[in-house]
Amino acid sequence: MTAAPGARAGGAVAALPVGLAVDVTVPATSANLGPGFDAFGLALALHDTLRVEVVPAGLEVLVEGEGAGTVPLDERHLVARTVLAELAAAGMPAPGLKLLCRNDIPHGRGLGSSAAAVVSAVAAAQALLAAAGFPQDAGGTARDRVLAEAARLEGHPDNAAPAVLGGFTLAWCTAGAVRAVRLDVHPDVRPVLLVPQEELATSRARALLPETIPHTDAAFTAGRAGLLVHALTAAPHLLAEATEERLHQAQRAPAMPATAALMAALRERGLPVVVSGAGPSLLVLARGAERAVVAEAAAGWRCLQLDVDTAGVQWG
Ligand SMILES: Nc1ncnc2c1ncn2[C@@H]1O[C@H](COP(=O)(O)OP(=O)(O)OP(=O)(O)O)[C@@H](O)[C@H]1O
Ligand SMILES: N[C@@H](CCO)C(=O)O
Repeated sequence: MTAAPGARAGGAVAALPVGLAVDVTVPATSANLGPGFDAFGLALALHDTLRVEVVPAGLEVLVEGEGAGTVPLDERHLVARTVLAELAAAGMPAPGLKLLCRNDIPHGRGLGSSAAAVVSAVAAAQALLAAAGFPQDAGGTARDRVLAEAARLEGHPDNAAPAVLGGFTLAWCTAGAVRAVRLDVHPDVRPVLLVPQEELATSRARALLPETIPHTDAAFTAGRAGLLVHALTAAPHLLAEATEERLHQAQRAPAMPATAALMAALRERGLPVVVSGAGPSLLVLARGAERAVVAEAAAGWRCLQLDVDTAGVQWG
């Protein structure tokens, strides 16, 4: 974080001072993990970085990497829009902003790009406000506040929680508040992402879900979700069974036939594979030598062997 002359620690200033800047790094996330629909998520060591600087006037958005040439470069840009809204809500708009977005997280592939964008924007806005001496809400840490606000903006917390906290997260809402716990993944688990060329909007994938499901399918999935917590943290040999579910992947298969076909082929080999988020990427919770099996079976797919991100969003 770069403090500009005129920013006073602990004392409010009339407007964000020109020259104030913040750098943010945020991980990709894979939501659901099979049976943990809208609740479980995993942070992965694939990151977007964001620099936000207060300038005398205007809005300049520069994008490198994923999204360059496709996302809008004005107030409609998801990160810019969110930073501007957060500052306006606090009653302290900046005279002008310059954003530099360096993106490694592919968009529209079920890797939490929109959650990463929102989390990085909320973290940047809160960091700028804090550096300018703007009073913070009482209660909770800065990270708690970023999670609460990002989950509110996203609508569900399963990507926002691991993007903020890192690791394997279980998130839920109670009495209108977002809650999340973070667990450590067993060190034998070596995630592999299989990323196709085509995108699938989350909104389209959600429209494919049925209004209701049979009680037997709910019971099956609840049991597997419990097992998955044990398998992912302590017993990875159970991951193939623990990642089975009956709530969403088969229902969405018509929108991603290549994904469904590869998933079936990997399952036949006994691999613990799930659709990542709303798809169409796949996540394999592989162990050791299984990574090579995945790479061979998924020839032609972009294959990313990634560590778990254990830190979550970072700013400074
Ligand atoms: N870093 C970013 N900067 C600007 N816009 C972004 C960024 N990331 C995502 N978006 C916007 O969000 C859209 C993708 O959102 P969507 O929710 O469909 O997919 P996702 O977040 O990649 O996947 P999922 O939520 O299933 O993990 C992009 O097409 C783009 O409009
Ligand atoms: N749980 C969400 C993740 C995508 O944001 C879904 O599968 O629709």
